[in-house]
Formats: sequence, C-alpha cells, structure tokens
Amino acid sequence: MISLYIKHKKYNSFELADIPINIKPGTINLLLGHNGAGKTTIIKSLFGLTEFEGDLNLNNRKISFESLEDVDFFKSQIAYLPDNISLLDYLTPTEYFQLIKYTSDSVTSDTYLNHLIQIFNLDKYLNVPIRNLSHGNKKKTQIVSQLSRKTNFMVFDEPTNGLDPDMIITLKRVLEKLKAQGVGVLISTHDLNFGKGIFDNIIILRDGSIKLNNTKEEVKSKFGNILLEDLYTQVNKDYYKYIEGLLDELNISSS
Ligand SMILES: Nc1ncnc2c1ncn2[C@@H]1O[C@H](COP(=O)(O)OP(=O)(O)OP(=O)(O)O)[C@@H](O)[C@H]1O
Repeated sequence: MISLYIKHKKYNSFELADIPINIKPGTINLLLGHNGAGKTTIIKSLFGLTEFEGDLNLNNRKISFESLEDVDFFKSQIAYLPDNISLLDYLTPTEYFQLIKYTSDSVTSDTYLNHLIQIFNLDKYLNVPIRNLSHGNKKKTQIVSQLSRKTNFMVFDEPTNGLDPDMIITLKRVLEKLKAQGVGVLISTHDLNFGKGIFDNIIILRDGSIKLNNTKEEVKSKFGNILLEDLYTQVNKDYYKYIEGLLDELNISSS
C-alpha cells in the first residue's frame, strides 16, 4: 500500500494541509478538484518532485527522498503518467517503448506490449517520429509506455486529456482490468464521466483542503445513489451557490 501524508506544503499564497492519500492494491482512487486545487502538487509530492512536510510509505517502508536507494525502489514500483506529455519526440513509439524496457526494473513481455499497442490503436504509428504524431497519439504512446511497465501501482494525472471517446472508454476498461488483477491506481481527472462508476475511493479537493475523502460505500450511505456530478456540486455547494448568484446577473440584453 502507498501511504502519503502531506502535513503541509506551501507555494507563495497556495497551501496544502493535512492531506492523507492511501492507495491500496486492487483499488481505484479518484482525485477531483478545480484548477489550482492542488492535485498535481499532491502527485508531484508522491514522486519527490516537490518538497513537502510529511511522510511517504510504500508497503510499510518509509521512503526518504534523500536516499537514492529509496527513490529507485519507489519509482520501480509505480507507473506514472504526468499531466503534460513528456516524451523524447525525436524517437518513434517503437524506439520509445524499447527505451522504457531497458530503463525500467521490470517490464511486461513483448506480447503484452503488442497487445497494448493494438488496444490503444497505435499499430499504424509505431515508426513515425513522436513529434509528428497528433496530440492524442502522443498521449496514447505515453500511456502505453507506462502500462508496459510491470508495477503494482499506477498514478495517472489527467489521463483522458486529448483522448478520443474510443480511447477514454478503452482506458477505463483497461484500468478496471488492472484493478481486478491487484494493481492500485490513483487518477487525477476533470472528466466526471470517466470517473463515474470507476472508483473505490474518492477525494475532492478545494483550495488545498480535502472536502470529501470517502470510500464508494461511504458515499452511498451518506448521499444515496448519487451521480458523480451531483456529488461534486453538493460537496462544493457554497461555490455553486456563489456561481448561481453570478449566473442570475448574467443578462446579455441588459449588458
Ligand atoms: N512550481 C510552482 N511554483 C509556485 N506555485 C506553484 C507551482 N506549482 C504549482 N503552483 C501553484 O500551486 C497551486 C496548485 O497547483 P496544482 O498544479 O497542484 O493544481 P491542480 O489541482 O493540479 O490544477 P489543474 O487542474 O489546473 O491542473 C496553484 O495555485 C499553482 O499556481
């Protein structure tokens, strides 16, 4: 299990405080929140990409970002899809997958990789330089490269950005399949349609604080059989009340 606790993290006027993130094997954990709520900062903290006050444990082993051994161990256990596409774009997807294979501790078989390539419809683009691919195909290349690593945990920051409907539906199914095989997944997303029905645990952030941190069962007992969009607006009801007030005043004919 991954246990991250951010006691405190500050960037100028932005603060994250008292954030526990637990990713158990075989679960999908959803992180929702407005632009600038702190989702990427949480994920960057998890990978030691930004300093924070708090703790990180992986399977009861305390991870110190000062220890190269700890960092290597941690990174070898977790696939990571950042929110921005960062690929060596002079390579082709085939070359990039090879690079991932030779630089990762543990990768899946070539047969498994080929299966992923077919699932994500990348066959046609395997020998095209990444810089010449469309945005969505670059994103798919990055997704497949991370899914081809044999890790117990996967962290995805905005995985559906730029994906077409086929690929969003497919990615959802792939993640459900990996969950059933024991992989623990953390997903930060704005795509409520993608997130609905997929999660075992949900965290909703607002301005660096947790507004909701519950299991699916807890959500059901507190809110009933609620749609994710309704859950999100209910949890953020003060904000939506404020927006409703502004919308009432929005009148183009009297402007
Ligand atoms: N390197 C940085 N230096 C200063 N401030 C930063 C830095 N990175 C992020 N921030 C600030 O921290 C806050 C949270 O940013 P973060 O990227 O975590 O939000 P987010 O929830 O991922 O947003 P989005 O949905 O827009 O991607 C924002 O106010 C942002 O401007």
